[in-house]
Amino acid sequence: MFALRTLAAPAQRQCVRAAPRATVSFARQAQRQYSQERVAKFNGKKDADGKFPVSLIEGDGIGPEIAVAVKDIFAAAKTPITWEPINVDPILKDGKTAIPDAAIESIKRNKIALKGPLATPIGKGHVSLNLTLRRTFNLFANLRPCRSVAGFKTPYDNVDTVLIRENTEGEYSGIEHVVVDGVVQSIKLITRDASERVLRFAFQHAKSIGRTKVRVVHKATIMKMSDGLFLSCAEQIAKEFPEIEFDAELLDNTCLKMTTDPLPYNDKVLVMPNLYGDILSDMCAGLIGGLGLTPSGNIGDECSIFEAVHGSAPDIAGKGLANPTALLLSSMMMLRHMDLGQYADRIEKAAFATLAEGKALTGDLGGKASTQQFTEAIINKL
Ligand SMILES: NC(=O)C1=CN([C@@H]2O[C@H](COP(=O)(O)OP(=O)(O)OC[C@H]3O[C@@H](n4cnc5c(N)ncnc54)[C@H](O)[C@@H]3O)[C@@H](O)[C@H]2O)C=CC1
Ligand SMILES: O=C(O)CCC(=O)C(=O)O
Ligand SMILES: [Mg+2]
Repeated sequence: MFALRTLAAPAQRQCVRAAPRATVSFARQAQRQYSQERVAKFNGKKDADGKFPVSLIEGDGIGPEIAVAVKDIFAAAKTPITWEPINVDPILKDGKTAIPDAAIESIKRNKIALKGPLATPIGKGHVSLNLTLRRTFNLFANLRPCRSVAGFKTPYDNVDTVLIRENTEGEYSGIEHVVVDGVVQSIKLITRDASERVLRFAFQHAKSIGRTKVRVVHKATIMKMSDGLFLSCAEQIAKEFPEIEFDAELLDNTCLKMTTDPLPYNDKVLVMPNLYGDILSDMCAGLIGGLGLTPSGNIGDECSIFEAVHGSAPDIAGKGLANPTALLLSSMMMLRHMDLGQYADRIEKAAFATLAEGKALTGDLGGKASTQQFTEAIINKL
């Protein structure tokens, strides 16, 4: 068993509130966030009470605080799911970091999980549990949509990016070793199989949400073989989708362009190797008001795990300051994945209305409300 679950964190972002914008179509927003026409199908079974059991990892730091917010909102909306809390404290199996068997069985049985953030020790200690979960269940695509929140003013209005990150290998393969003292090597593993799988998912997802363009973000100029393979796989897969326009862009240029003017990315699905997607998704969150707002889904063929883009936020943990929106929107992606879109629409409408009204915002959005007050405001609008 490993110790450690807390780390220092950078300062919170600050944003300015603006007057609420015109009413937006919540159904349209929802549809664009994660299509009903799911690429990976959910085939979980209802329990004796007619509810779907969902494995729940509350996580570290702010995890339990935002998890309780989601649970309260789901209970108020009478969402037909039963939470099955699981413990993912790392164990060692054959010398490697692993998830306890009971947790693996729960997720395999339910085919679905909602996960709070899990902290990772820096430099030494166990392998990231987040990465371990993704690899354990072969959750090959990490879908990270990022959309401006109506009424919350940031430098750019109407940001609506969709980013898909390869989720099982690349720079995060965890293959590192000392060559000689003072020299270490970290191997970026790119395989045709994993690349084709996530690229095909990206094209299918673009089709299902009505986007006409897929763009690969890469650095095949430098990593000629690894990113080169990812890019050449993309060129091949693109031929299977002649109705979708395909192109490619160098990662550094993407960062420049997205922070200069993100709107040209609104008609595209971006797909990229693991590390680039990790960084770009935090950057996108910064465009719309911070990590408190951005959801994600780790999608696999057998099961899927939904979680916020953010981490355990140790700087605000235990203070009732966390914004639960990111985890809530992740749970909306989860409900749509489970074909429970009618519940997602209702909850999401209440959440967006609360954000647009601006009376009960958490500190990251310039408000003074606690996590619980924000949660109650959403429940009152259900
Ligand atoms: N998928 C996961 O579970 C992830 C886990 N992590 C882990 O989280 C730990 C902390 O990482 P950091 O670099 O500090 O990133 P972080 O995402 O936890 O926090 C970055 C900044 O955003 C703020 N923030 C994040 N979520 C927020 C929320 N819901 N409401 C309001 N403010 C929020 C934090 O207060 C902090 O200032 C690390 O151990 C890292 O390994 C990091 C990213 C993802
Ligand atoms: O596993 C971790 O510690 C960080 C993972 C991460 O940053 C992410 O999934 O976005
Ligand atoms: Mg990250």
